[in-house]
Amino acid sequence: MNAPTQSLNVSLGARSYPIYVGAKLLGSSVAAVLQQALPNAGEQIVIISNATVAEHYLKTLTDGLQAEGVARANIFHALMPDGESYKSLAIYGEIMDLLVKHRLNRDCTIIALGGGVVGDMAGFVAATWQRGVPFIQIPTTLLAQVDSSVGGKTAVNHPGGKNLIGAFHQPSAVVIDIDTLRSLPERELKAGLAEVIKYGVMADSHFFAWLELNMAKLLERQPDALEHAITRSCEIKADIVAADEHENGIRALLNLGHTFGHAIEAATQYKTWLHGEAVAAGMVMAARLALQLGYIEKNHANRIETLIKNAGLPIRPPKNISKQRWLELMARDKKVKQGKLRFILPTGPGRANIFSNISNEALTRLIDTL
Ligand SMILES: NC(=O)c1ccc[n+]([C@@H]2O[C@H](COP(=O)([O-])OP(=O)(O)OC[C@H]3O[C@@H](n4cnc5c(N)ncnc54)[C@H](O)[C@@H]3O)[C@@H](O)[C@H]2O)c1
Ligand SMILES: O=C(O)C(=O)C[C@@H](O)[C@H](O)[C@H](O)COP(=O)(O)O
Ligand SMILES: [Zn+2]
Repeated sequence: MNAPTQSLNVSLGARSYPIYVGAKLLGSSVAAVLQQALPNAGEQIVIISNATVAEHYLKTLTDGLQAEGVARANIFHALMPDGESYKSLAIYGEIMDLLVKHRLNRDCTIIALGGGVVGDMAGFVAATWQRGVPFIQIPTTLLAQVDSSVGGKTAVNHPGGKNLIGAFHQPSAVVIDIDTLRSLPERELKAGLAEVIKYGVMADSHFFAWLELNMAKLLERQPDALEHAITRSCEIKADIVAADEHENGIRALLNLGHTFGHAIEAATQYKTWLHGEAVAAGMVMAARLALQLGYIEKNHANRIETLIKNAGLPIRPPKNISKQRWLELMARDKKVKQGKLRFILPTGPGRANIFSNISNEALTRLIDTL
């Protein structure tokens, strides 16, 4: 049994890990990856997923593991309810109860099979079960394949704010099977494109231009286009994470659009807006703020807005958030330092920077123009 060809690597010294991108990886390949990444793992595996994803892929994954002799392991399934509002402490507690009930040991392995909600939850479970056990990410949404499965940010939400309770805990491997995107609802595909566009805006003007030319192919799910977009996105994220794992500096750039986006998600109780949709509208707000402050030219702000619109994503936030509420919600952002909000704003094609000098007047002027 051979592991598939490794596509990328996240270089973090002893905690470095491979990312595999390709088709038909979900079956026996995962067993090979597991044995290569965790040769000393124990016999217990917990696959955390939800019913929607499980219906499509849980059997293939479980059969693949068993066919390759990982059958010695006891494979447990922990299915969480589907939806952002279940990325909560309550569901985290239920999964922990299950691990206690099945007597999971410290040498168990957790596998996250699903989108970013499952991945963030499974990662947080892995980070905290008996003070930390290894886990493998098998992302099945575009958003999770290009972003949440890489980099080790794990978390659950609090009603007061997004991802407020969490830990940095890197996976031992990431297996991205692009075939899983075939069953992904169109709205979710578009939400994933928001984070793909983010990389073009903040890090790579050539990739941004490629996205302008190839958006229709991505929306049609052409495999070559998807594989390129996923690989380039993971490459950009892997480089940033390797340089600044714990977000003391440039990793904050990956938060482009998120100060506004997380506020939208919290204002709508994590129910009506998808994360990627909120980030899309948040990136347009960041571009307009950058234009208002003279950091970018009108043509660049327009290109960002047009690309987001062409991906079928929202370009304006909901209308019913008062200025006061915007300021309250944004004040909970994890990037706040010494009481000051920090924003990631584009500064030119493929470039962005962190700004901590944005006045409330500038913000309210922005909100007024939406
Ligand atoms: N940790 C990070 O670095 C990071 C980065 C970006 C986003 N996130 C988090 O990720 C979450 C959003 O993730 P998401 O957009 O993947 O949403 P999600 O996990 O809710 O998945 C979206 C929907 O698609 C379904 N689904 C998943 N895979 C499918 C498939 N292959 N076929 C059919 N249906 C499928 C899910 O059941 C769900 O209904 C948010 O909580 C966000 O905060 C984390
Ligand atoms: O990996 C990162 O770093 C990111 O910021 C990626 C974001 O897309 C992601 O939504 C992340 O979960 C946001 O992190 P947070 O620290 O603002 O909660
Ligand atoms: Zn995000």
